[in-house]
Amino acid sequence: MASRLRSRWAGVLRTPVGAAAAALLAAVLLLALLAPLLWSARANAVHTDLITRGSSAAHWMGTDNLGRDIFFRVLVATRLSVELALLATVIGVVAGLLLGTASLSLGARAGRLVTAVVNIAVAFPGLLLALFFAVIFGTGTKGAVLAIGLAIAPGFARLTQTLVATTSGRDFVAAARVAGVGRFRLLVRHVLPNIGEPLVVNATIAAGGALLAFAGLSFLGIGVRAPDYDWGRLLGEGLSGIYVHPGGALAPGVAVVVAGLAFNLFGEAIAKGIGQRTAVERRVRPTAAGPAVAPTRPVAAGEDPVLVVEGLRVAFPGPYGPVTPVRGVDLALRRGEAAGIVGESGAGKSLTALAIAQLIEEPGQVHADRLEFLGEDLLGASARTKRHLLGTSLAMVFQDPMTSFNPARRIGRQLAEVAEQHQGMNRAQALARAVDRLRAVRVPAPERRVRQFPHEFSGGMRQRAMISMGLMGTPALIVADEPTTALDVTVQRQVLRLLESIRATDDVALLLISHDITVVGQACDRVLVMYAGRIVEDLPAADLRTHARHPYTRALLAAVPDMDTDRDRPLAVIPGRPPDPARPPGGCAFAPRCAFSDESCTEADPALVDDGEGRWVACWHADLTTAAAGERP
Ligand SMILES: Nc1ncnc2c1ncn2[C@@H]1O[C@H](COP(=O)(O)OP(=O)(O)OP(=O)(O)O)[C@@H](O)[C@H]1O
Repeated sequence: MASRLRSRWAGVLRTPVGAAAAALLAAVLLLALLAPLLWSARANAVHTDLITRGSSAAHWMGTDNLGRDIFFRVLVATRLSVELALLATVIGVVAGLLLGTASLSLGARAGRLVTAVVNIAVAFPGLLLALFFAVIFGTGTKGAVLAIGLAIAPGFARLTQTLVATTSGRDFVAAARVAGVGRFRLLVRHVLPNIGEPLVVNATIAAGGALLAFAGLSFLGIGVRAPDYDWGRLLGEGLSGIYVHPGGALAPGVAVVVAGLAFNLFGEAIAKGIGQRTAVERRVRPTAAGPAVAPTRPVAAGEDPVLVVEGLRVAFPGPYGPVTPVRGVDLALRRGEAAGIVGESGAGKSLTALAIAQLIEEPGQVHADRLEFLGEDLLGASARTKRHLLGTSLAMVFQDPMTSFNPARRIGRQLAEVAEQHQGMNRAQALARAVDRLRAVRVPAPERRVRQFPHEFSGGMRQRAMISMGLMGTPALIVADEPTTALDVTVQRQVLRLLESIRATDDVALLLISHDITVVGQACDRVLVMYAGRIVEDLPAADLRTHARHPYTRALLAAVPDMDTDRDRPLAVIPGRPPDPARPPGGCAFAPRCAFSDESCTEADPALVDDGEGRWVACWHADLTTAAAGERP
């Protein structure tokens, strides 16, 4: 998380605007720090013989009505100007945060009251509020700081309220509430860390605004008072003699503009950088090069292949170099064929599915020797071709359909959007197709249901709606990533039957991902067993119980209880834990947990080898386990 955040900020600084804004801001802050130490004496030295002089070699911007050097006064004023602007921003941000989080910290009723007050305050222009507060708090530095701070607060509170409302509706906050986490802790631990980024961006921009507002108040004479001076006061003084020598007004004016720009541009650059990465999904182009992988089996594409994947690797940058959770996956699917990927949590199943659907986001890297969908090479295809191909011919079904649907839009509109985007249908046609597709997945009363929101659907119905979204086009492949994990057993069966019937009637290939070997064994033609980023066994589902040879597959099967399981004995478990993808072991990744492992297993990673009957296994000791393969593992 921290490294991801660091890389985002580093990414922002690498853009030309971001780098320029950061350099400018650093220069302003450095000047604020050093100028009073270096040039205070020169800035305050009175020369009665040099009163209101124009620019000269000795005084670049001329002198004021006491003969003081305007250029050095502007430099020295940087500290007070920036200091006061930052102080006002801190007051505004803290007040905004307190008001914005009131609904969480004070409870719903008091929160509603605060929201109403904030809504009214937001309606007033900031500078008007600042003037209003300046009159209340009295003229002078303190009054101006409080005035500007409180003028910033309503806008900031409004933003915080919106962000808090979005975040507190999320599952992890609900879970923390159920777990009895107190309000303050909920706010500090669960909500604020998730809304911090936009708040920081806004605070930076607010600091730029505060700087300008301060200059305005001081210029009007209700800000900084003599003998102190900030840019606003210098501007006010300089303006009276602007026609005689313009330097007196120009220098503080330029300083206000440059410093204001530095804050605003920096804030904008961060907002843009962060926004790009959160709002727009940055898909990663798969590339042919990549980290070396253990040799795997050549892909038997078969007739009419829908999907051919060879040597698929997915890597992420890690603190000690790239981490490769998917280390060379090969698979091929024909029309109407169903293959299931099974494995423990963290094996790389979801990443494989996401990589196939081109949904891996930066900084992830997808590499493959071959990645073809419906004969189109996804490695070389243009973004437009891929979008069209995947948008119309690939259906993706995720584990939690609640998060896959936009909660604020009606189901019908969300389904229709697919047809409008990819099939050029008009609104009415697309909605009619949505009704038809919902009917196809056996959602009752689809005409009424299209007008409902996702929360009005039951879990099973949402999952069907998700599948129907995939069926808005004419998919050749459905990739279903744990589609039934969130559902109860009865609904699970219905969803699996639905996928099966779609496959049978429309000849659609299915890639089903599950951690449940029984589900995969029942719903698929082939079972691909994945361990630590590799396929370690690939065999027909019909042979699973009788011909599985990899100790891991056999251990997975043994861990499934059935009617014959001796209830007096503890359930079988696989000892140990899967390896950390950041530190893959030298040889076979399963060796540390395997009863058959010996030296050969730790020396080299075995390749997937064929037994000549369509079963592939990557194990140095597959023959040892074969002896027991006739029996139930
Ligand atoms: N964005 C990411 N950045 C870094 N590592 C990641 C990222 N996404 C996944 N991983 C790592 O890749 C590995 C495989 O993740 P993946 O989600 O594919 O597992 P999985 O087999 O689908 O497990 P599960 O059944 O729990 O979903 C995990 O160790 C995970 O921590």
